[in-house]
Amino acid sequence: MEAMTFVLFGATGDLAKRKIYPALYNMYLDGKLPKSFTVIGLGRKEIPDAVFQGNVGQSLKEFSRRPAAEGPALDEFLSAFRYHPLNVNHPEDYAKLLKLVQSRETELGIPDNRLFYLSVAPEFFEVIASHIKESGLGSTRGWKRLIIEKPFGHDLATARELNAKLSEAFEEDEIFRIDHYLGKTMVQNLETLVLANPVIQAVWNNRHIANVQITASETVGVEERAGYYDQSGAIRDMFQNHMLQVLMMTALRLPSRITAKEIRAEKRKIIEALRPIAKPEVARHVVRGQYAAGTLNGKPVPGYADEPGIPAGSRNDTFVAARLWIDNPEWQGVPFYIRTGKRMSQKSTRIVVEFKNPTAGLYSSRGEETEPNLLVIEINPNERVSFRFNGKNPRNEGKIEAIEMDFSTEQSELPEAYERLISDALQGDSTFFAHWKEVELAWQWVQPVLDAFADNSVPLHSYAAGSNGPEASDKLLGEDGFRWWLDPKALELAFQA
Ligand SMILES: NC(=O)C1=CN([C@@H]2O[C@H](COP(=O)(O)OP(=O)(O)OC[C@H]3O[C@@H](n4cnc5c(N)ncnc54)[C@H](OP(=O)(O)O)[C@@H]3O)[C@@H](O)[C@H]2O)C=CC1
Ligand SMILES: O=C1O[C@H](COP(=O)(O)O)[C@@H](O)[C@H](O)[C@H]1O
Repeated sequence: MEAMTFVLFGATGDLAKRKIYPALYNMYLDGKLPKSFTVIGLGRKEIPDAVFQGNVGQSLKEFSRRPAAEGPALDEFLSAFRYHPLNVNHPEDYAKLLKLVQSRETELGIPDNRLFYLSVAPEFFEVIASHIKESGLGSTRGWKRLIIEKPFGHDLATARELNAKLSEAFEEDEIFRIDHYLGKTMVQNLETLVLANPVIQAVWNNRHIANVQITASETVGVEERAGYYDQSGAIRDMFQNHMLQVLMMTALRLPSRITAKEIRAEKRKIIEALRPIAKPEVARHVVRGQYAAGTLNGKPVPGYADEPGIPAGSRNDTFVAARLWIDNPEWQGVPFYIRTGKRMSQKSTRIVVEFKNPTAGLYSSRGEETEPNLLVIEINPNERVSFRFNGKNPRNEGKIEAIEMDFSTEQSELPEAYERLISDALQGDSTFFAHWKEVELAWQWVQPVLDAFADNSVPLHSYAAGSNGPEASDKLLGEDGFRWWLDPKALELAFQA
């Protein structure tokens, strides 16, 4: 692994504390960091190195998946951290930063490989990229890379503007756009599950699959992010990025070789084949909702409009469900249903693939019925794959019942999304990062939905906190003769019914 300098903008922020430092520490324990490296944390305050190192140590105690015990290993890890005061808008601060970076490179005798991580508000992305270029920080004989956090733009036009600015300072293959869903174990596993299993490959198409359902339901509400969330809604916060990335990974077709380039090319083909939705059609295919007061885990919770910081009368979406079509030979005619919402009955991210059921009615003379086969890929909080099929239960008079095979892993042993993604970026592997074309095409699909939401041509349905979203979302599937498959427990009940 190549020695490098990790320059972190936003080193005093929430994401650095909760995700980035713990990720670096666990990578260090797993031997996934180079022997020689420096982390230079940036923020506006003056903070002595020793205090900064103490702060990083504290965040590891609170958030690392493995305990950060006092000792030489922790000391050695923390000794790689330096702090430098910098205001993103002050060019002179970048000149001073360059001196610090160079002096650390000389001190450690390492090449000028530099990774710039922008863990700051999106309005700073452009100014930082341009100062990196102008200050000379980006003029390296080694490699330079940029990790950029979400959101990438607010709509199609702003995403294009941002990309154009970043492209003045970094090449596309130097830009690593984080979508933390692409770092999740089961999302990464999708590629292998779908591509490396000939049996699954054989049925992964419109001859055998009736529909695909991708759900990301959350029990949390808007939390302390009112300012950001009320401008974004579920459509920008989850749908345009995470949900469409999961869709691309699910519908992936077998490339000739498994390389970052080939996989990205296949993902791009999927998003290119997404049937565009014109603004007047949005209301037919997209359901928008906002949570009202309700009960979650036995406790009353307020409605969205009564959350602190949310303007009265806000028409922001906290729930979105949509029906999408992929117009290619494999998926033509298979609806993909996506839904995501806050304050729903459970935290669950999963993909349910419902197979066609040509055996329906076969056992009606015995008063029995078969259920469709389901492949359920649980992404979060459980990581599990299960397949349900019909079989006779000898203990129940040989009646047909659902039988389930499943595979799950112990989560605490697994690296977190940020560990995987930072590690990949250090190695220059962009397989699980969002390519500009994917981001642009995702915005292109979503733009008419944003426009229809903005002029209220799509109804805003209310749903009680603690429910499964508005009834209109059930109707969306009902129109096609389907229903949402709920959580694993409900699935079980459905099969026993
Ligand atoms: N927090 C999370 O869970 C998630 C965050 N993200 C994204 O990550 C990014 C960071 O989020 P988060 O950590 O929550 O944000 P915070 O508000 O917690 O932190 C912002 C950071 O930016 C720094 N900063 C602000 N203004 C300036 C300035 N003028 N010059 C230099 N530094 C400045 C702050 O440092 P100081 O005040 O010390 O100057 C602080 O370190 C955002 O893009 C967000 O959308 C994405 C997914 C999840
Ligand atoms: O990016 C985001 O994701 C989280 C949900 O992530 P998960 O890993 O817990 O599924 C969401 O709560 C947040 O609003 C959004 O910004």
